[in-house]
Amino acid sequence: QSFIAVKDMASGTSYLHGAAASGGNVVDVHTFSAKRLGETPFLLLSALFGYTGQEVTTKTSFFADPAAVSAHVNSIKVNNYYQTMHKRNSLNGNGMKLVSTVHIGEKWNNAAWNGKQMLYGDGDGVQFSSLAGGLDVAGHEMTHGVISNTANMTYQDESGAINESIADIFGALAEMHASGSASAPEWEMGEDIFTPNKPGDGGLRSLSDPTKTKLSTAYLPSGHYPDHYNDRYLGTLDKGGVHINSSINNKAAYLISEGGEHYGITVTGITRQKTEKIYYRALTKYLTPSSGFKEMRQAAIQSARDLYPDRSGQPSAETKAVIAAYDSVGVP
Ligand SMILES: Cc1cccc(C(=O)O)c1OC(=O)C1CC1
Ligand SMILES: [Zn+2]
Repeated sequence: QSFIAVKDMASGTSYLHGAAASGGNVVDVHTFSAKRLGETPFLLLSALFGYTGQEVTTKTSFFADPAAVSAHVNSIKVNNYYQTMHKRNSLNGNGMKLVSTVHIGEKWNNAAWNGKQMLYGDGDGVQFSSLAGGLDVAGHEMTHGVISNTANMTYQDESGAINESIADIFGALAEMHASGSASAPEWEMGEDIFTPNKPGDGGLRSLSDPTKTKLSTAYLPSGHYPDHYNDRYLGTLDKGGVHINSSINNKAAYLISEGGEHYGITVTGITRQKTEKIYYRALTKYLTPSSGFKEMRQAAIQSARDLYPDRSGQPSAETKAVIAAYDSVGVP
């Protein structure tokens, strides 16, 4: 049982209240409800100066605001994932405060990491319901925070796609960790908050089968997200397809963990617990701002070799799975 310190800026009082989170580390979480500044000016302000708005999470209004409660509880769960599974103390490894702001803009169909904190829109009720409601969304945004404090892959083209993929991979892993080992693996992003009126349409992005999620043919002729390097998007939209080509690396990570046959190559899965160690080591030890797909493949193979060494000159099963997975998605 750990406690959450929540400071009420309105009255200046701070208080602790219990949280179901484990790990015992007090997390100083500030959750704001954004003034209706509108999306652009608010994002600009929060990016430039950090959000100086009035914090409104008083004891009563806090619990009356489901988005604030969701952002709060999800940030604790993700923080505990990094603490428990990777011995990482918050996003910077040094106990930085977790700050979330909800109700960004008007019906904003986005969530973001602005370099300092998590931001959540309410969604328009058609494309998205309140994005703060997605635990994997919080995991995704907070992982952008971890990335910015570690390899910090440049958010453009191939390195941006690897940035996005690492955010998806740890977003999914954090959610699966919180759901407990008894629950079935769920490798989809945003499935809890995407198209609330169309259940079962595979979430915003599927890591298990990227081709399940439709994508405008303005991006790719196939009309779906790519699951092979040869089908990557090469245009300039979406900062060079950072949310599109991420699916290629997402598929590789899924195969390493769960196994499967992909374009004629069979990958024997090595479980989530080993997969997350390999990707965390790759992120914190080998990837750099310019890392693209080729470097991602090399970092994952090297991390697997470090953690699960070759035996009598033969690669371990873990290393073999990484090699086969990247071969299967056509990353050289
Ligand atoms: C919904 C959304 C729109 C634009 C950017 C992001 C972004 O954070 O890259 C975004 O959030 C996600 O992709 C999370 C996984 C649901
Ligand atoms: Zn992202």
